Amino acid sequence: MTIAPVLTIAGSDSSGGAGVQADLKTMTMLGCFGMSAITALTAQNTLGVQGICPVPAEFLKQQIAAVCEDIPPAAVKVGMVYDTPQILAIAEAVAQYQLPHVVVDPVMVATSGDPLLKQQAQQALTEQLFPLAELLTPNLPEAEQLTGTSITSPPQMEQAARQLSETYHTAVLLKGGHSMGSCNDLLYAAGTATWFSGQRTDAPNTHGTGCTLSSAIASFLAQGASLEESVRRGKAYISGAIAAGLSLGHGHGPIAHNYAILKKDHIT
Ligand SMILES: Nc1ncnc2c1ncn2[C@@H]1O[C@H](COP(=O)(O)OP(=O)(O)OP(=O)(O)O)[C@@H](O)[C@H]1O
Ligand SMILES: Cc1ncc(CO)c(N)n1
Repeated sequence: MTIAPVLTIAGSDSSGGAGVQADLKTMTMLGCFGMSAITALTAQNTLGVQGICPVPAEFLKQQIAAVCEDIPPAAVKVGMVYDTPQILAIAEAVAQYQLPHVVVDPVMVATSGDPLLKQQAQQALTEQLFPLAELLTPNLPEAEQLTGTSITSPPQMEQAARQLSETYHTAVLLKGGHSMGSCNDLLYAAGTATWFSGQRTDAPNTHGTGCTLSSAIASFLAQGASLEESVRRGKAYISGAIAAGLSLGHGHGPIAHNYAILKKDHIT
């Protein structure tokens, strides 16, 4: 039997809802074989980030090499990266191993508002990593920071996604989770804008939604789906996982990655 292997390069979330833990759960649920290269340990829960212990860039590179020299991934998701040396190490590895289907989630702050990327590293992220991506998945605050514009309407979302796509020569999925109304996401790829509509679930439990969506898209790309199809199916998965209504912790709780099997008595 074969299962598409997918690599996540991201930070660990001790509370299990975001980061590498969310990525591996998502890849498993969507029929892929998840592998990881960890950029940082975070002491984190649904209330916030209490500590960050970054991995030295050399050791990050060693993890990526160990994976790629043995089980070449069919797609890669990049999430939290901490500093410039890490970003350079990832960019080098993407080139050296010719990694396919690279989805970059430009994680800058956690749902709780805590910063996850060193401020001085933003330039390296945009200059070194963005151009290597097949898809970038910023949320609204990240897109505002990256474009230096305010984004409060669908036409402004289209304008910002186009600007990012043209600047970095990559497709962009601008996520609408931080908007006030519906959770509509915009894909701008090869000069074409496509909307993916989503009903807002009225609950604070959205910890790790961005990590989950980017991993879901990478998983479908690894299985051979087109970019548009991968985004459509990724959006369906994230919407279901949020709507399932898991309630854990005292802050922004996690989502139910395994919602599709929760009601089934499939192992007896
Ligand atoms: N309350 C909600 N109800 C339904 N869908 C949502 C909700 N919040 C976010 N989404 C969807 O979840 C996906 C992730 O978007 P979001 O804007 O939350 O990413 P993010 O801010 O990067 O996530 P993270 O919490 O991991 O930082 C998008 O498809 C978005 O539309
Ligand atoms: C480790 C990690 N990566 C990403 C996010 C963004 O949700 C988070 N909260 N923690």
